[in-house]
Amino acid sequence: MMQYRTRIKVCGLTRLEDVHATAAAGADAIGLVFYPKSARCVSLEQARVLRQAMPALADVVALFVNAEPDHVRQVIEQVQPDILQFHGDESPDYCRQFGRRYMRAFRVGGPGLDTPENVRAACLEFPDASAWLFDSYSAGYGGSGRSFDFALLDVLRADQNARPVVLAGGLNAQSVADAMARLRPYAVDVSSGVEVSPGVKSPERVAEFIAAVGQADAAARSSC
Ligand SMILES: O=C(O)c1ccccc1NCC(=O)[C@H](O)[C@H](O)COP(=O)(O)O
Repeated sequence: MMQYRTRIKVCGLTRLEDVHATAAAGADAIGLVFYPKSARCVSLEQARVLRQAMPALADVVALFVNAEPDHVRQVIEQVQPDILQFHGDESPDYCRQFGRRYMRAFRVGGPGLDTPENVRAACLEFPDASAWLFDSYSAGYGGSGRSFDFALLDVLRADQNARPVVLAGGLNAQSVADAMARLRPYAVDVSSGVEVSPGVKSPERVAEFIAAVGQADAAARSSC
C-alpha cells in the first residue's frame, strides 16, 4: 500500500529555539537524548521545558542507552514523553517493562547485525515495538552522522511481521531522497545532518531536510 507521507523525527535537540523551529518546519517528532555520555544529553529540567514547548499532535521521544530502569521511570514521570526509544542493547523484557510504546533501535553493521539474516532475527525479537529504528553502528551508540549498507534491510521489506521502519544514520537534505526511494521507510530520523554542532540545530538545515522529504514523497506519489 502506498503511504501518503513519510514521518519525520529530528533527534538530539537541546535548545528551546530549536524546538520552536523544528515544530514550525513541520516535524512529526523530536528526540530528547537521556544518555549521559552524549553531547546532546539533556537534564530533566531542560527536557521538561523542551517538552512543554512542543505543540499538540507532535511527539516527544525520550531516547535511552542501557539506562537504569529507575532513570527511565523518572523521565516518564517528570517529562511525560509520548514514546520511548531504546538505542542500546536492551532486551525485549527490558523494553516492555515500562508499559509504554517504544521504538527499538538497531545499530546496523555492528556485531550480530551484519547480515540480512541476523538483522531480521534481532528485529523479530521485538514484535511489540511501535517501530524498528535502524541506525549505523558506532561505538558512541548513535548520532554519528554515518550511513550503513541498506542491503542489510532488504529482507525485512517483504516480511509480513515487520514493524514500521524508521531510517536513521547519516541522513541530510541531500541524501534523504535516495534513501527513501531505496527503502520506503515509515519515517526518517536525522540529527547530525541538520546541526551546526552537536545539540545545536540549524533552522535552515531542518527546514531543508523537511522540504526534501516532502519532495521525495511527492515524487513517489507521482510515479505511482
Ligand atoms: O545523538 C546522540 O548523541 C546519540 C547518542 C547515543 C545514542 C543515540 C543518539 N542519537 C540518536 C539519533 O540522533 C538518531 O536516532 C540517529 O542516531 C541519527 O543520527 P545521525 O546519524 O546523526 O543523523
